[in-house]
Amino acid sequence: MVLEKVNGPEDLKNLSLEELLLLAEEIRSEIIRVTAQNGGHLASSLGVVELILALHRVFQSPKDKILFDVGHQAYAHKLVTGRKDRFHTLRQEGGISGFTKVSESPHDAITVGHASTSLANALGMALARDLRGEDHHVVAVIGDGALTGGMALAALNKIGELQKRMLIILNDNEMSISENVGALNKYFKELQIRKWVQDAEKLGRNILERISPQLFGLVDRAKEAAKLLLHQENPFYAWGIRYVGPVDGHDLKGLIHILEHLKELEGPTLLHVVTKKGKGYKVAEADPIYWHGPPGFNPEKPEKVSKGYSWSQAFGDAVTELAHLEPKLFVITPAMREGSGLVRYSIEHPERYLDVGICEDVAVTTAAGLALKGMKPIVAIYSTFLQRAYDQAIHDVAIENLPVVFAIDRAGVVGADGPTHHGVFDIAYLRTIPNFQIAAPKDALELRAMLKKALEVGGPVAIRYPRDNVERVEEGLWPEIAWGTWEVLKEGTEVYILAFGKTLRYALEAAGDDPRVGVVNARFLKPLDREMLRKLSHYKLLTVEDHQKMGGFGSAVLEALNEMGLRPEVRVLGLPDRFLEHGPIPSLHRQAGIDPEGIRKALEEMGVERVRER
Ligand SMILES: CC(=O)c1sc(CCOP(=O)(O)OP(=O)(O)O)c(C)[n+]1Cc1cnc(C)nc1N
Ligand SMILES: [Mg+2]
Repeated sequence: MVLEKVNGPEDLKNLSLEELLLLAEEIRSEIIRVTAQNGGHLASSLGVVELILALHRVFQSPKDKILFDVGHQAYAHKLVTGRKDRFHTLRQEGGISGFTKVSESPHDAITVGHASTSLANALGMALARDLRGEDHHVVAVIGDGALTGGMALAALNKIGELQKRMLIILNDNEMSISENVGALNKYFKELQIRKWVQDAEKLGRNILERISPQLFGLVDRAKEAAKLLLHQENPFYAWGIRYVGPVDGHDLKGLIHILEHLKELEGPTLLHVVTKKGKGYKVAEADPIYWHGPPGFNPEKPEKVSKGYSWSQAFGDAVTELAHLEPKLFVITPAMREGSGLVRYSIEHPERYLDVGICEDVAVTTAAGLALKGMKPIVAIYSTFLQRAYDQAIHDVAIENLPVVFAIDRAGVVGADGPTHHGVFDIAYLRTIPNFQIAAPKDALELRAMLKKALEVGGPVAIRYPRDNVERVEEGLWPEIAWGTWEVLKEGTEVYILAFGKTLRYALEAAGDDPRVGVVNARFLKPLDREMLRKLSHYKLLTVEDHQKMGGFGSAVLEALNEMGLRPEVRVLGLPDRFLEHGPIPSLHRQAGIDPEGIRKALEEMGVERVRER
């Protein structure tokens, strides 16, 4: 096994090309083996094995900085930078992260999970290098999907102006999670065709030269003129960035050769590398969307597994039906069609569906534009990614109180993707915005009721729901809901637990049949149901949320009680003021003390002793 000989990137320098090719195969097998066990970003990582080996062969990490945008495609990088013995713990609790992470290895230049940050990071590193008189390379690997992000395009603009020496590798596999979108993506496709044209030209030249040198000269001049025209069209030239490519991203020898040359160049260079997402694993090549991030699978007989009916699917089914009832409804996703449950909607309502690419800021402000023109836009967006559109939510939507609905998926801790993906700040960052209303349904039926009503109440409405399965409900059901009201699910004589969404289930389990403990579905966070809160203030209150404790639902309850001059005993349960690592969701909830056991303990501390098992 060649991988056995590789304990760091320096060990790649002594390998022959044959050994490197063998190593690529071994790495692919290891990525498939571990991802089959743990789940993970399989297709993205399989697509860049040769590229990563070539980079670590040519550059000297960690002295040279190699940055991976999103960092989900870096499994081969982890395997050759001293983590092969821990690779089997990938994305497991206490194991290595599924993304690059500075605290995990000196070879991980940036901590990532959100897209489009690598170029600005690389620019900063190049600036620092030159200011400090250091001499090392800065290389950023960015996917065609991540390049649709505004941060990346803005960074290119600055990189081209400052002309710092750095290498940008565009990993173009024509895929984001779904098919990639955008004008640049179309342009890259053409460039790839040109690659084919170049190959055909080479063949043509040889034949032409032999037939008639005069004719060959004429054709050559015409081609030069066309090339000039094409280059002027090449946006990277407009950005002041040297463009090289497209080249075959699986030709290990060719990649090493070209990287050796490019590393000597001054100024910024972009190498356009064409790869196949899922390379080397038939099912992943054939369906890079499903195999972008599969749960565990049988590597010998890989089959798609259904993860059950999710909140995302419940949302997708609801909006697909709603669009038949509401002609002004329009749904936008920032590159998360599958993740947000919108495949069916995109098929049934293509004229009222938009995937803007990985740019949540554009998603929200496009929705504002739609709302200004009388449409009823819904932005389907993960809690963690909505962080990218905070100013847009304020500046472009809330100030004019525009009717934009935010369907916030993955609200709460999300598990194996870890701190860059936990959706645990949205209540805090939304509830302080005037005009915003915030709700959290307890089940799929309440989700339907809230979505329908949200389109009527006007103004910005955020409806948050977790990464979890939910009981499917019949199509066509649109129950009414008393907007802004809470729902008592269980009466109590001493204390009431105020919970919503996922934590409601925990609260009901903790309360059991204890007559002292009541449970409230506090499904509206803003506005709070102050009338019910006043009534309940005669009891002890325990709030519980799958969100940061600071600034969350519990904070809102305390502020409201204070404003109403009420002083009941209140305990707030929420996530601690630190980043929760990756791990199974139940374990993270247990760590945070918001699970049934944590709630029971809090009740005991409030004087509600456990009912001894009879
Ligand atoms: C992991 C994750 O959350 C990924 S990976 C990915 C596609 C990236 O496409 P790219 O072409 O850059 O890479 P490829 O997979 O190699 O084709 C998206 C949209 N996401 C979700 C996402 C959404 N929005 C933001 C700001 N960051 C992320 N990471
Ligand atoms: Mg891609």
